[in-house]
Amino acid sequence: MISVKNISKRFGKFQALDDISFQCERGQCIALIGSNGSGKTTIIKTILGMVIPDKGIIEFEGKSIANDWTYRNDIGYMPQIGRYPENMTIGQVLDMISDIRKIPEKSLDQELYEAFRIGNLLNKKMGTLSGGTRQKVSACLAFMFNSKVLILDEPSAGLDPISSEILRDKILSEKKKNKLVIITSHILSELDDLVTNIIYVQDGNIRFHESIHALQRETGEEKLSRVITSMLRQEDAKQNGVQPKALKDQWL
Ligand SMILES: Nc1ncnc2c1ncn2[C@@H]1O[C@H](COP(=O)(O)OP(=O)(O)OP(=O)(O)O)[C@@H](O)[C@H]1O
Repeated sequence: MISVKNISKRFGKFQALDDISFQCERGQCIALIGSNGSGKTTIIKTILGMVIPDKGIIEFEGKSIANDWTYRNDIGYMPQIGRYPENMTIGQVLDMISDIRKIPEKSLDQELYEAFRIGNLLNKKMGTLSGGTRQKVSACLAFMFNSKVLILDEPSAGLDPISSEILRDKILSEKKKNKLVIITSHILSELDDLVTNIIYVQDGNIRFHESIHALQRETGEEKLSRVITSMLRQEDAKQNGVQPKALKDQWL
């Protein structure tokens, strides 16, 4: 559904992405994982056309995204930090974006709007919102248009535990509708039972990209945090010419 082919991006002298390639399909929930500054948001922004790569092609349903913005109507995007006109109220922002997307009101997905009780906050100005409330508005907007693809950049950052759980349930139910979900998070426990594939990004490169089942088989671990730690240890051991120990031995 989305093909990223040999994408590179420099910011000045800094190589943010270095010949990245991967493929995403409907029904997958792909976690982009990696340390701060490894390039996850830059990958997301190149898919969204917000960062133009120096090299490489991105295809959406077989068509290059270069010079054709219509594919963006099929993507719901929740940014790491939502930026909105600070003087507008929540109600005005929701109306403005609904008008731009031209989706009739009865076709809008209002589930998160209801669950987060946004209706009680419509007159609040965006500039006065707490970080968590701003995040709830971003979540409503990302899911509201029933898009085929959801791109969620640290979606639960700043949300209280109940709201995080509401959002997680929503992501799960959208995934079951055969949508493609691409998600970044530093809290690996919240990705357990959600993700189908892991892309581990390091210094602008993909260190591994595998299905969660393959990784669990390879490492003998269940939980994502332990799967990732184990994979990195095994890879380091291979690179340093040391035979990797059986996983259980590594933890003893
Ligand atoms: N517009 C820009 N100009 C200059 N450097 C940039 C720009 N955007 C990103 N970078 C740099 O590219 C690198 C990758 O940034 P990116 O935001 O993709 O990392 P990330 O993996 O999403 O990090 P985090 O986990 O902290 O969100 C960082 O070193 C960042 O400073």
